Amino acid sequence: MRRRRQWTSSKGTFNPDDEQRVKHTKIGVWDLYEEITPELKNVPGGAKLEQLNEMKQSIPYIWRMLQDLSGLKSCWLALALYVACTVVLSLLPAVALWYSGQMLRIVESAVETRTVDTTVLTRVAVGRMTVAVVKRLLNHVKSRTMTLLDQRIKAHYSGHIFEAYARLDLPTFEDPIVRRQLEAAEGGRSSVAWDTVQMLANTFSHVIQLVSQVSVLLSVLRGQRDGTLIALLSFISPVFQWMRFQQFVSHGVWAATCRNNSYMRLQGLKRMVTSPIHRKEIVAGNLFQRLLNEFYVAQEAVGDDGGDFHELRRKYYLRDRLTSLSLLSDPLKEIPQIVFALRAVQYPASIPITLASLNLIQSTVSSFSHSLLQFFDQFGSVAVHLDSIRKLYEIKNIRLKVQDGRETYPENEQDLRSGISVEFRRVSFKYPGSDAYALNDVSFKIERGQLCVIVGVNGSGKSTILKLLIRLYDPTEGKILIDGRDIKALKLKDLRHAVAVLFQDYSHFPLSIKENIGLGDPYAPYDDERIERAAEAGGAYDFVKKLPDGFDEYLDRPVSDYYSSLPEGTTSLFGRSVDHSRVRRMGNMSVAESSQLSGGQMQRLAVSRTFMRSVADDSGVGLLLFDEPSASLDPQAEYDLFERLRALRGNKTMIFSSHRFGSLTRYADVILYMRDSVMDEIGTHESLLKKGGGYANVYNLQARAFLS
Ligand SMILES: Nc1ncnc2c1ncn2[C@@H]1O[C@H](COP(=O)(O)OP(=O)(O)OP(=O)(O)O)[C@@H](O)[C@H]1O
Repeated sequence: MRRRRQWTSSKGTFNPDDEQRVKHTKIGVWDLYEEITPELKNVPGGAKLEQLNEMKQSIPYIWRMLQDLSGLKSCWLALALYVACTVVLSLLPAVALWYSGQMLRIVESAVETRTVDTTVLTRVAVGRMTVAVVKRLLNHVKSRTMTLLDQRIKAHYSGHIFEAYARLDLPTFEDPIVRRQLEAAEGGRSSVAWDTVQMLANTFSHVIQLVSQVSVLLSVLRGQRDGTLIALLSFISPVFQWMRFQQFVSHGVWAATCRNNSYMRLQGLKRMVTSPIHRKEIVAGNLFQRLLNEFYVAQEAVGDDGGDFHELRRKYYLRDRLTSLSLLSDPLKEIPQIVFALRAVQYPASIPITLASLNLIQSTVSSFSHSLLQFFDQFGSVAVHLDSIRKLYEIKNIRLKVQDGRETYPENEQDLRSGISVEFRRVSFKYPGSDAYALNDVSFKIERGQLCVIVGVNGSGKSTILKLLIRLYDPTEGKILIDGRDIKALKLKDLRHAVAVLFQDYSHFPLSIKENIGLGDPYAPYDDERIERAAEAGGAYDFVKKLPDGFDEYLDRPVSDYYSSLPEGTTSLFGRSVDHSRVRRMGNMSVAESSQLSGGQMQRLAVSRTFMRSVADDSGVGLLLFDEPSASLDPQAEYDLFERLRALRGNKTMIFSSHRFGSLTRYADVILYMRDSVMDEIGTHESLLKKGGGYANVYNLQARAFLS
């Protein structure tokens, strides 16, 4: 049965199957579902009103942005300079126009009187030249301040976006709506805030340009027959053009999904060949030709419908429609000149004076129309930018799904030395977006200082128990108690400080090995000596020392090197072979971009990170959680690890999740045997063997396989 999808946003939940409230549009391979507001349908221009209302709501964010920017180092000065240059530059076209008018008047009177007033001519010529020089100088200052502002603003907001990402808990981070919101606030390559500052300055400059040009236009048309009529006619064309190409602004609640199989395969195939993680299988499996064929078949099937959703949606709304309005808009540009000519025929007496001014009127009107069109365009993008700035600020207020507790834990640090007690009371849990129980009515208790091993087949819920214990997620039903207190009441920071965890699907940070281990204790500055002790305890010390950069080695370099685009092995113009090894040697650059460590070595590093706090004397850790810590280790390494763990453990509570029976379960105070999301059996190794149930069965199976 197909799962029903529905979307939740701050404006509520809406379901694409509810046809009353949702409009469905097919845009290429995408299905767009837009929530309809029935009330708006009855209000003429309702959609525009809603857009204006959204703009109004965004204005406080713009004010906040300007306040933030003026607080940045030297930013207010650069900002003031930038605005001043923009304002003066916007006045220059009007000044230039005025000089053009003066120049024409001189020519006009020269034609009439056959004499030229050289003083006036020189003054006007120098004036025009000065305007050109001033324009160049102002543009120079503006571009320098722009570079500075761009850098500072980008740096400021990259910190803002970093914080917004870093603070998210797991279910909030996994929410696709939150992810898209964050991506939109990042704004791709450009910075949303800097773009908005430029847009505001440009809008301001356009207003000044328009006002100044209107004054020049009025002064030119004063005394001119039909001047006002011609001026009004010149407005028509830009207004029509603006109506045709209004900036498209998305508003309201909507969601889009792709159900086109060919497009999904096409994207999957592209990702397969570009990502380094699949290369081994592609080469070893001889997949090249097969993938290529599949790619062309999928591409053929997708045809012209494929593409990025935002791009396709923009094109869909802005597509050029041949309407009567569009047919009219271009000829409308010619109207002022035609009217002028017709009126000249009607009043021939006015021709000698006005012919000289015609050129001026034409250039003034055309420059004015251009400014007007730009202003309208700018105004459309104001809505887009206001919307983006609101998103940019709201990302820091995204509501976290795992709510923080209020109680300090523990009341006495000394208590942790004897471990933490853990109790699950009828706990059930479903992962967000899943209908199936990952844990179903699970109850157990682990006393302080006990060693507990959770065993069970794949997918039985072992890792889920550990995730709930560190509050990556909260139970759907039931209660978890830590030292007898509700886990939700404890401050998250305190809880996570008291628990050290190693996940089964651990990851390595794209930082140096030193930081990868050191971040196991975020409350202590990097302590080289402790990092080395943690590496020894995790069994990583020896191989790390042998790496070219030792503990400073990057596992996965986050910044790539760049190379010229000349193809390696070819020859350049003068016959010199293209070989990057010379420049690479000089730059001491490595060929590989990531360290090639084995799976077991990677696991040892992850274990070392978990030990970072445990090796400290005042660790503040009372509970250690290990999810399959030895899955990639050889038998000797596994044995060594468990020995070290026993030595480090002291009296702390320790919980392991494991598929392997025997090596650990023998020492366990409690064994939880999980099957199909429920806890099937609980007891010690001996008691469970005596019981002869599921645990005993699997243990005997493994023992038999080992002996035979
Ligand atoms: N992020 C997730 N979203 C949805 N379902 C999940 C997620 N993680 C796990 N599950 C499901 O929850 C159930 C329990 O998974 P869990 O990882 O706890 O099993 P496990 O016993 O640790 O398995 P394994 O031995 O393979 O590690 C499984 O059915 C799994 O498909």
